[in-house]
This record gives sequence, structure tokens and C-alpha cells, in this order.
Amino acid sequence: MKVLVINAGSSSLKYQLYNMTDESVLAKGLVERIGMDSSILTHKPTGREDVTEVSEILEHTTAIRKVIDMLTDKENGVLGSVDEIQAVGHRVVHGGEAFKESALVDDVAKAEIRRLFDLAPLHNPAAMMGIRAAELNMPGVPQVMVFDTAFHQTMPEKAYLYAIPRVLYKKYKVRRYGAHGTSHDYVSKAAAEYLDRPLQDLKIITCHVGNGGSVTAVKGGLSVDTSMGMTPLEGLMMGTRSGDLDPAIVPYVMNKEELSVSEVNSMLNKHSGLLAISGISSDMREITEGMENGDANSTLAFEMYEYRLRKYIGSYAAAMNGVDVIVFTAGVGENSVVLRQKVCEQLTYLGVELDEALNAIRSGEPRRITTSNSKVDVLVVPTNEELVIARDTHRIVLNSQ
Ligand SMILES: Nc1ncnc2c1ncn2[C@@H]1O[C@H](COP(=O)(O)OP(=O)(O)O)[C@@H](O)[C@H]1O
Ligand SMILES: CC(=O)OP(=O)(O)O
Ligand SMILES: [Mg+2]
Repeated sequence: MKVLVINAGSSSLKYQLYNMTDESVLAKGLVERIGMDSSILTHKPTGREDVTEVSEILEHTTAIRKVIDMLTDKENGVLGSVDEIQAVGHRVVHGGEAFKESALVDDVAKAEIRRLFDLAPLHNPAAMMGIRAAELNMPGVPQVMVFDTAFHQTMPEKAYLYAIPRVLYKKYKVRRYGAHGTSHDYVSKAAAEYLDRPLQDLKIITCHVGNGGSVTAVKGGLSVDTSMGMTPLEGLMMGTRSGDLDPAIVPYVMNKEELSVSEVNSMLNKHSGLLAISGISSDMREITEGMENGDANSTLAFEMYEYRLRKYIGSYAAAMNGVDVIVFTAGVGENSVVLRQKVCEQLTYLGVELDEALNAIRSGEPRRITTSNSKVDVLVVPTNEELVIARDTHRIVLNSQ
């Protein structure tokens, strides 16, 4: 079965085409700047040269049509016809309490996702545009939704409830849901496999730090706590998101600056984090460069980011009464040697002993970055959310036939 995996953002759309017979990737790519003047489609057919195409792509339906045109293109394509795509898998960030696992797309499921728009304003509307666009371009092809929140549905009440009037949970389901669950699930399993130890015996802290970021306490293979909350705004400091703050700041600033609900949401989601503190960029590569060049604001942004991540690791070691494995993953976690070094240097109280040479190695494989004496194994495990989505899609579509 050939499965197309789609991860739709508000102005971008990532895709990967899998042949599930051997789980090989036939092609992958990215459409950026959807809705802006010149959109860019970067297509990477496996084993061949990348292709870049600049054109006007005003919305997601056109973006998916361009992707299909590229996948079936005589010169750069990997398919004879669009009919070879037998299923489409979508990343959906928020599945609320309704979805504890991945599910086939139908009218009921779509209505539920729409109800959850408020809870993941940066992500769910985009996922729905991706689903709609795939339906229009590939009518009749089964589609599956894979939720970031599903893995965290095992959290106990004491971790997912907020200490606010309980009526808010009863009426509006205000609670912690978490995100990046597909990634936390994948890297915790991959870590146990790499160490050749049973997952059910391990206390693992997974740090998914990319553009968005979250930390999860995984005990015996189950998520028992995670740093993202009702929405993907809580927890770590991120590229453009504030992460944790005193909730009283919100009404205070709204009052002083006469901000509307949507303005304050936008401030905290899009104009905060690394971008706000550095005044330069939301991208950790530019922050690191600024720091190396002695820029004080970049240095402060990096220090705050690292400090807050390290505090979550300590907190989850406390939550699980110990930790056996710490995993770094996603764009920053997999690539930033300096972030991992700074975090690990201050975890000696847990018995972490970093091996600087191992930490400096760049590779796409799971690897250990601590010495053999270290009480805690610290690993870098490249995440693969798309593969998990392809596997779930394949299984669910086969079972439904
Ligand atoms: N070599 C690197 N050093 C530091 N940060 C990096 C490096 N490469 C990528 N990143 C960071 O990874 C981020 C993207 O991570 P990713 O997991 O792909 O995010 P998302 O899935 O949210 O788009 C970039 O914003 C960048 O800050
Ligand atoms: C939920 C979330 O923050 O996702 P991303 O990291 O892809 O923005
Ligand atoms: Mg991501």
C-alpha cells in the first residue's frame, strides 16, 4: 500500500510518500509560504536530485494538487498515476478527549476536530484544511487522523487537571492534553530498543525541542505527565511561544494595553519566546550564532530556553521518583550540541556524566551521549512522526476494508 502522509501547518504543508511493503520513503517535500506572493515547493524524490518550484499557491487545495502533480510528474515523479495513493494520513495536533487513538476521517470526526479549533488555534484549522484539500484532490481515498494528544491520554487526573473550579472541566473540558505525543511515543520506544531494555521497566524523560517544544515523563511506556497544556502554549519557552507564565499577567496586560482576546493570544503564541527575548529570530541556529558573536539578547534568550528545559527535566525526575533515560529529539534536540551540553552539565546531581566527544557526533541514528559510568543514559533519538502516521494509517485502512 502507498500512503501519503501530510503535516499541514497554517502556511506550510509537509508531505512524505511511503511504500508500506518495506516502509520505504518514495519522496518527500514541503510547500512553504502558502497564501503569500511566491510559494515554494521543494520536492525530494528518494535517490534523485531535489526539485524546487516557485509559483502562486493561495490555499491548501492548490498546494496538495501541486504536490500530486509533482508526485506524478514524468521527469521528477515517483508515481504513474494518483490512483496509486491508497490512503492519506494526517497529523492532527488536538484530538481532545474524544480520540485516544488514531481514527478514520468521517463526518463525525471532522465535526469533532472543528469543535477543537479553539484549543489548538495554530494547528487544528490547518490540519482541517489539509484534510479537505486531500478529499477534493483524491475523492474516495480513505484518510486517517493521527493525534498529537492521543499518547497523553494515559496521564492520571492529578497530572491533567488544573487547580481551578471543576465546573470548567465538566462544562468545557479545560484540562491538560499535551502535544507531540506521536514523537514522545516513538522516541521512548526507540530509546528502549536502542538500550535493549524492556520499556515497561524504564523511567524516561523525552525532550522534543523543535520550533514548538515539550517534555514528557514516560513511565513503563505510558505518558504520566507532559509540559504542554490545554493548548500547545504551556510549558517550555519555544521559538515564538512564551511557555509557562503567571496567568495573572494575561488580564493585567490586556487591561493595561487594551488588548482583545485574539491580540493577547497572538502575542503569546506568535510574538514571544526566543523571538521576543532575542529580538532577532525564533530560530535556534540564529540565536546560537548571535550568542557566539557576543550578542547579549541572544545569549539571554538561549540561557532562558536552556534553564526552563532543565527545570522540566528536574520536575519530571521528581514526578517519577527518578529517571533512567533522557532523550533529546526534534530540530533543536537532534542538532544543537551546545544546548545538550549546557543542560547535561547541570544534571550531575542526577548522576548524568556527559561524554563531550559523543555529544559532538552528528548522525541520523539513535545514539548515547553519556559515558559508561553515567547513572542516567542520555540519548539523541531522531524522531519520525511521519513513519508513525504512515503505520497507523496503513493498519487502520487495512482493518476497515
Ligand atoms: N543545527 C541546529 N542547531 C540548532 N537548532 C537547530 C539546528 N537545526 C535546526 N534547528 C532548530 O530546529 C527548529 C525546527 O525544528 P523542527 O522539529 O523541525 O520544528 P517543527 O516541526 O516545529 O517545524 C528550527 O527552528 C531550528 O531552530
Ligand atoms: C504542537 C506543536 O507545537 O507542534 P509544532 O512543534 O509542530 O509547532
Ligand atoms: Mg514538529
